[in-house]
Amino acid sequence: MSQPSLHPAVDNGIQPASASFAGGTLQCKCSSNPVTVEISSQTAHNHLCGCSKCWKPEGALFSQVAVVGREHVKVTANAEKLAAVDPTAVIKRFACKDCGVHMYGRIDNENHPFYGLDFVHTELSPQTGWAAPQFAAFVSSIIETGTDPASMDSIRQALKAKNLEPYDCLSPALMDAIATHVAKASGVLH
Ligand SMILES: N[C@@H](CCC(=O)N[C@@H](CSCO)C(=O)NCC(=O)O)C(=O)O
Ligand SMILES: [Zn+2]
Ligand SMILES: [Zn+2]
Repeated sequence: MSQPSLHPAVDNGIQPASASFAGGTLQCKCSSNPVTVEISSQTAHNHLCGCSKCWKPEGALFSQVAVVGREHVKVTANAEKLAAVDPTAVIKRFACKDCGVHMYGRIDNENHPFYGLDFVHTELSPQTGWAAPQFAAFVSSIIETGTDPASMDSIRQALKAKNLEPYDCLSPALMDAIATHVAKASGVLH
């Protein structure tokens, strides 16, 4: 049996970032009146995510999601088609009501370690040069949406073969950043 799609942006080779790249336009999948979102910066921490909340293209096991400063995210067309998927989620994901694509995710809690960063799926942009995915997060979570646990070894192998280290939460660098934020907030660390 052929290997299932990890994500279209990695299945046939990962495209490297362009050094001078400074953003582009995300577009939902509606053939008429698409929602567009302008991103006026390169993104950071691009990764595959296996969690059940991030938007995944049809047939893909993982989402591809990156962060960018919220000041660099602007809805430029058909904003009225956007609605929060789950208004109570930590990352409030705004999706097109017609095609279901998530256009950006935003954190309202000012005390959250990632406050100020929006979550975006750069494969929704026709431009090339975006930051490449660097690792795979929440890999075990794909079981929650129906992946056979017996497939996990081969899926982790496939990720490693793409140089995408699999983690079952975020990468060590991001987990350290979260813990540092928590320690500073509680006064344990200065
Ligand atoms: N097993 C759960 C995990 C969901 C989860 O915690 N997702 C992370 C990562 S999303 C981008 O990397 C998260 O931060 N979620 C906060 C939120 O979604 O609001 C599952 O699969 O659902
Ligand atoms: Zn749409
Ligand atoms: Zn996720």
